[in-house]
Amino acid sequence: MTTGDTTVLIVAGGRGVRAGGGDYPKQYRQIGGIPVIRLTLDRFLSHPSRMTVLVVIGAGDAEMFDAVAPSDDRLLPWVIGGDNRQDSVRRGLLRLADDPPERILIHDAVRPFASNALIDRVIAGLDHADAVLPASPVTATLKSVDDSGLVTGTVPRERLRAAETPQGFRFDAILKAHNLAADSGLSFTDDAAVAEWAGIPVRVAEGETGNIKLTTADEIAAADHRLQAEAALALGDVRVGTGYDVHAFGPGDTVAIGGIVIPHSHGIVAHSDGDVALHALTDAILGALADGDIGDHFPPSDPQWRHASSDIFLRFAVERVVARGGAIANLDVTIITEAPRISTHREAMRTRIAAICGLSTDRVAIKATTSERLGFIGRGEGITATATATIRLPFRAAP
Ligand SMILES: Nc1ccn([C@@H]2O[C@H](COP(=O)(O)OP(=O)(O)OP(=O)(O)O)[C@@H](O)[C@H]2O)c(=O)n1
Ligand SMILES: C[C@](O)(CO)[C@H](O)COP(=O)(O)O
Repeated sequence: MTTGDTTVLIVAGGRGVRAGGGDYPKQYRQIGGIPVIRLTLDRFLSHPSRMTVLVVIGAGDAEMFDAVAPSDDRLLPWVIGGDNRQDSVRRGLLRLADDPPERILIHDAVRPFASNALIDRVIAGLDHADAVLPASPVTATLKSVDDSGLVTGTVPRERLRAAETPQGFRFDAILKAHNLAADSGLSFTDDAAVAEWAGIPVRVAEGETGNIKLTTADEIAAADHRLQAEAALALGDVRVGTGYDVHAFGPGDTVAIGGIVIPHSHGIVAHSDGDVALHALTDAILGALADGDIGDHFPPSDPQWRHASSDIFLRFAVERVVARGGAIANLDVTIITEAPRISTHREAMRTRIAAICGLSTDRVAIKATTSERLGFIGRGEGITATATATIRLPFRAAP
C-alpha cells in the first residue's frame, strides 16, 4: 500500500437541517464531551501515514472552527464551502489544484468513527483503482412506496451497498469529474456518484457499520451515549474515601508515623503501633469501599493486634480493593503535629506506603502541618492524621 502524498478533504460546510439546524451545526455539537468535527479531525491527524488535512467550512463558521481545531501543521488553512455538499467538495479540490496531491480522501465531518483500518483499506484500494468507495451491505428489507403510502414492491438488497466516506480518488480524476458535473448542473449526494457519472470505475472497499453519518438528532444523541458509556467504562467506578486518626503521646522515645519509626522525645499511646498516618489511610480506603472502618476489622479489644505493625491494616484494606477487581488511584495524607518534624521523613514515608500498597510513589502524597500551638496538638499532647483515598472499581463490582 502506498500512503505518501495523500491529502484528506473534510467537508464541514453543511447546516445540519435534518438534525434540527440552528446557528450551531451538528459538526460543532459535542458527543462524549468533544465536538464531532474535532473527533473526525483527530481520526485523520492521528493516522500513522501523517496525511495533510484540508477542511471546508460554512461561511460564518470560522470562529467556531478555529475554537475547536487542533494546532497541527498538517492542517491547512480552511476553505469556505458552497450551497451543497458537491459544491463544498469542489471548492476544496480547487484549493488544492495548484499543488495537487496524488490521492485525495473525501470525508464527511459528521462521520467521526472511521477507523484506521477503514482508512487503510481505502488508501490501499487506490493502488488498483482511480476511485474507491467504502460501503457496507444493506441489512434492512427495502420497500418502494408510492405517493399514497402504498407499498409498490420489495427491492432486492443483495447487490445494494450503503455508501460511506472517506471515499478515495486519484486527485486529477476526481477534480476533472467534479468540474464536468458542475458545468453540467447535475447534482450528486456523494463523490463516488460524480465519478460514476464521469465514467470512472469505482471500486468498493469493505465499509464499517460503525462508521455512521450523524444525520438526525437521534443519531447524535445515540453517539453521545455510546461515547459517554465507553468513557465511563474506561474510567471505572471511581470512589473517594476519607480517614482520620488521633493518638496521644506518652512514654517512650520513638513514634511510628507513615510506616517508619522516628526518634522522638515521646512514644505513642496505642493498642497497635499507633501509626496515625497508616490508620487514617486504612480508613480512607475502607471508606471508599464502604466497607466499615479499621476498628470493625481489627477490634482494639482483640489481643492479637497489641503492638501490631500498622502496615498489616493498610495492606488488608488494599487487598479488599484488589479482591473486588479495583485499583488505588492515589493516596493523600496530612499529618498534624508540632513534633517530630515530618518534612525530613516525607520521602521515606512515601516510599514505605507505596511499597505496602503496591503503588508507585507518585501516587502517594504526604503533607504535614502544625496546629500553631493551639489545642492538644499545639500543647504537644498528641498527633493526628487525615487521609483521602481514590480508588477505581470495575462496574458491576460485587457489593
Ligand atoms: N453545503 C454543504 C452541505 C454539506 N456539507 C457537508 O457534507 C457532509 C454531509 O452530511 P449531511 O448530513 O448531508 O450534512 P448537512 O448538509 O449539514 O445536513 P442536512 O442535509 O441535514 O442539512 C457534512 O459533513 C456536511 O457538513 C458541506 O460541506 N457543505
Ligand atoms: C457522502 C455520504 O455520506 C455517503 O453516504 C452521503 O451521501 C452524504 O449525504 P446525504 O445527503 O445524507 O446522503
